[in-house]
Amino acid sequence: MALAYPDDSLALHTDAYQLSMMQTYFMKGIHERKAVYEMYFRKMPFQNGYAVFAGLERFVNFLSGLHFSQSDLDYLRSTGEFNEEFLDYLKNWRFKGTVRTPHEGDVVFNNEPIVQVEATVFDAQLIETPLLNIINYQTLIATKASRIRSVVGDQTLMEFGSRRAQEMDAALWGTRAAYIGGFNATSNVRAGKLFGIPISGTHAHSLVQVYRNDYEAFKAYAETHHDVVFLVDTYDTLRSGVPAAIRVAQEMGDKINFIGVRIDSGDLAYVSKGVRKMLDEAGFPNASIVASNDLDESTIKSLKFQGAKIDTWGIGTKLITAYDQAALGGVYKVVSIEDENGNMTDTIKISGSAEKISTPGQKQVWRITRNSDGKSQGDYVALWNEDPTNLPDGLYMFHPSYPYLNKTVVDYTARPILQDIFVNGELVYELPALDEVRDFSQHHINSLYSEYRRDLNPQEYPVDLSQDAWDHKMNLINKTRSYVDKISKNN
Ligand SMILES: Nc1ncnc2c1ncn2[C@@H]1O[C@H](COP(=O)(O)OP(=O)(O)OP(=O)(O)O)[C@@H](O)[C@H]1O
Ligand SMILES: O=P(O)(O)OC[C@H]1O[C@H](OP(=O)(O)OP(=O)(O)O)[C@H](O)[C@@H]1O
Ligand SMILES: O=C(O)c1cccnc1
Repeated sequence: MALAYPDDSLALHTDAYQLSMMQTYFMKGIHERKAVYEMYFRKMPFQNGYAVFAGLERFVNFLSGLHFSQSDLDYLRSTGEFNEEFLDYLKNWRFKGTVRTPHEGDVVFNNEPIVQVEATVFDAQLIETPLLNIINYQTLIATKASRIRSVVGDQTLMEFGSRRAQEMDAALWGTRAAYIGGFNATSNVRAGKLFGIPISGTHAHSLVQVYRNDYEAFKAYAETHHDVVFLVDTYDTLRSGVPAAIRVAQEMGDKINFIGVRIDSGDLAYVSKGVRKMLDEAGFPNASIVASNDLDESTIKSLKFQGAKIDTWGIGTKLITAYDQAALGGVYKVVSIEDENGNMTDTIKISGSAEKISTPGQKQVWRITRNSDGKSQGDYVALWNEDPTNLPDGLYMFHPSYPYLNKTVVDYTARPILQDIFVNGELVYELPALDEVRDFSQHHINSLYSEYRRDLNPQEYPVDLSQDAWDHKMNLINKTRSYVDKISKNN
């Protein structure tokens, strides 16, 4: 139990194998070798055309001041797996590496680095698990939220997921990710307190069940609150709930702000049309209709197609659990490692399946935007020493698997996506306010052509390798092949 350890830290929030490898590096004296690791994911979540990068703030909080506490060390000792010299080294350990990421909220794509860690192999190894844990989840939820935002236009989206989230951390940070992705408010009060996200909500069926009567419940609620939304579907939406809501709104008049009603069951298209008619006829054309009940972007789209009269959407389970895709499969791979002579050597992971072959070398991702309309033309993944800005003849971009698909972009801006967050262990990045993150995200989603933004079968956004990065990859594949050929002949 965490409470049993007043000095508990997050340093052990990692897989045991990271510490096992760290002990090997340490005992073999190679723990200070420099390495570059990059995180990327191979498939777009929800088959969306873009993903929304989220989780940076939590990761910064995690890494700032990270250390092994006495109880962490005592626990490691008690496992019998770690020796005293290693534990002694951990005692004063602090992260000394450099971390680069996109700004939180930026759009990111598959097969490009979205986090880069330049550190000792020791430091880089420890943070793999928490880094993937945080970024995979929050990026997934921000992307799901953005998909939902894309089908509702300007309508209000309320996040209702806390009761269904995979435990408390997921509820809290998932809510923040949903806000970045375009939600307007949350029902989670702590998220309101900690992050400044607007909180909002209606009431539950239990209020009506406690009073055993719609009218009495709504009246009591209205007498104790100013802004009111009545939940009208406990017994019978059109015959009992809505008439009771109208009666209370008429009786209370200006004493309350009658915002509207919520429906949470039944055929939401049919019922909402009936509710709208009744509210209009009673003189409440501005009263809103809130809908909830296992909604997601596809049910919302269908409801809109059916002409449902819904103004505000309350969304829980399918957002906060990323119901249709349980995880973003982001991975963290070493791309360059210092050899025994102190030189950096780029590494590759070969696989029979082409998508699993890693791209060697430290890289930067450049977002190429056309100056005439501000639209993104693609991402250009280049080796670290390359600079694709201001090329007089334009930038040649080609598809890494089908090089005959190519173009030369002229009059463009190349924006480096990976920004310094920590440099040699020091935090050098000022985290922006959450609303700035949200606005930044919206701005960059809008800079994508609509072909990449549609929720169904979007066009594949170009993520291209520079010629040098491509040549380097092919060279290493060939070199590795001849090495394997050689040793297999000798066996
Ligand atoms: N007109 C509609 N078109 C498409 N989907 C709808 C429509 N109306 C409701 N839905 C969705 O259909 C599903 C109905 O689920 P379900 O059968 O659990 O609801 P219910 O029985 O009305 O309510 P409860 O949640 O109280 O059981 C929900 O996901 C809801 O959002
Ligand atoms: O449907 P979601 O998108 O997850 O949104 C949250 C749900 O939580 C509440 O339901 P509650 O826990 O009372 O259960 P019920 O309405 O499904 O019976 C609310 O009425 C929503 O239906
Ligand atoms: O405020 C609401 O209406 C609400 C909050 C959480 C879950 N379902 C509904």
